[in-house]
Amino acid sequence: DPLPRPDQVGLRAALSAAVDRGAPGAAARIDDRGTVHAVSVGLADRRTGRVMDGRERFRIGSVTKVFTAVVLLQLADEGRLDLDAPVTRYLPGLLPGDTVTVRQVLGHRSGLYDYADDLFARSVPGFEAVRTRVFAPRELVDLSLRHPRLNRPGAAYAYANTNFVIAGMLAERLTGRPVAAEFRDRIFRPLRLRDTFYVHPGTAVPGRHARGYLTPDRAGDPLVDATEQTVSWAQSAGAIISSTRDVDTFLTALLSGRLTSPARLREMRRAVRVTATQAYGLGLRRRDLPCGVSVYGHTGAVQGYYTVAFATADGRRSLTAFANASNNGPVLDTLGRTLDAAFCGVPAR
Ligand SMILES: C[C@@H](NC(=O)[C@@H](C)NC(=O)CCCC[C@H](NC(=O)C[NH3+])C(=O)[O-])C(=O)O
Repeated sequence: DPLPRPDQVGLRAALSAAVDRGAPGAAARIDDRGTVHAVSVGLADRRTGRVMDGRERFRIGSVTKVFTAVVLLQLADEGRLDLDAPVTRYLPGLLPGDTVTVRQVLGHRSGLYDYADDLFARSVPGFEAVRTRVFAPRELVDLSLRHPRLNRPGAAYAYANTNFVIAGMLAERLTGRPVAAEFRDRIFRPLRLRDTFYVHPGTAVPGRHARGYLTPDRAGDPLVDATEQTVSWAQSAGAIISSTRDVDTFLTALLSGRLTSPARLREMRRAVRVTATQAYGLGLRRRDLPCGVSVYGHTGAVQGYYTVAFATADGRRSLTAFANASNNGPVLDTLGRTLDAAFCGVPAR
């Protein structure tokens, strides 16, 4: 059954609300079977006063996890990876005496602790301590292993960046190539994602981009320009740079079955409930919207940038929205309202 037309007024209202709550700027792009609706508000750069126009590149944070999951699901399709094998079959010794499977890692059901909780307990000092650091993936896993498991493998959902650092290690071990090469050859090039890069551990955002601003924990402190950072603390869990156009293209291609076999896509979408309206599959979030539409994608939060990127189950309509702010809950909540505008149409007023 056809979706209601996108609510352009509602889309602009959601972005303006994000700016009212402290984001310097925001932008959103809906791709509705080729018909594009794009809105942008506020500033891409506070210093120069450059206004946001929606074509900017920006850091997509955990939307990276969808790309990393696609690489592993393609390896499963190629018969080179068994999703139900223990991680230690491919990475011996990584998780001592552990039965955690690849599928549990991709579904955040490994029970592993999220080291990011330690790194960013204090947002600005935590960021400043890592912004130029380069971590070996193993270092990040070891940070996590300093904590006891949150639960037995498979017992419950517990979000952890640790899982997608391990997923990146699996891709490198199975292919013998850097995960950057796998992203490029399996996804970025085939889909012609010209705004999409994995430059880790480089700190510069290539080409024309929105600057990103980290909101300090103490009200009244100045925003921190967080644009240049290695994002090595997240790497295959959060370091991709892209644009609203490219993320729309990627989600549309993925959900319309162009990147994996139908069987693997079904497994990716088979989501385990997390809350009344949210579920998690393999590297993919499902949001059940109030109007009854379920959408698949991911959110992102890296210093300076929030992203909301979702599409319908068949990929015919996708939405990517971002604000160049982070550590600001009200901004993230209002950015989430772009989903209702994109997929639920004009509310009955
Ligand atoms: C939420 C999103 N996850 C991600 O995008 C991953 C890469 N980010 C995080 O886990 C949060 C890192 C801290 C951000 C920092 N927060 C703090 O420093 C809080 N003390 C900030 O907001 O900039 C997802 O999976 O949906």
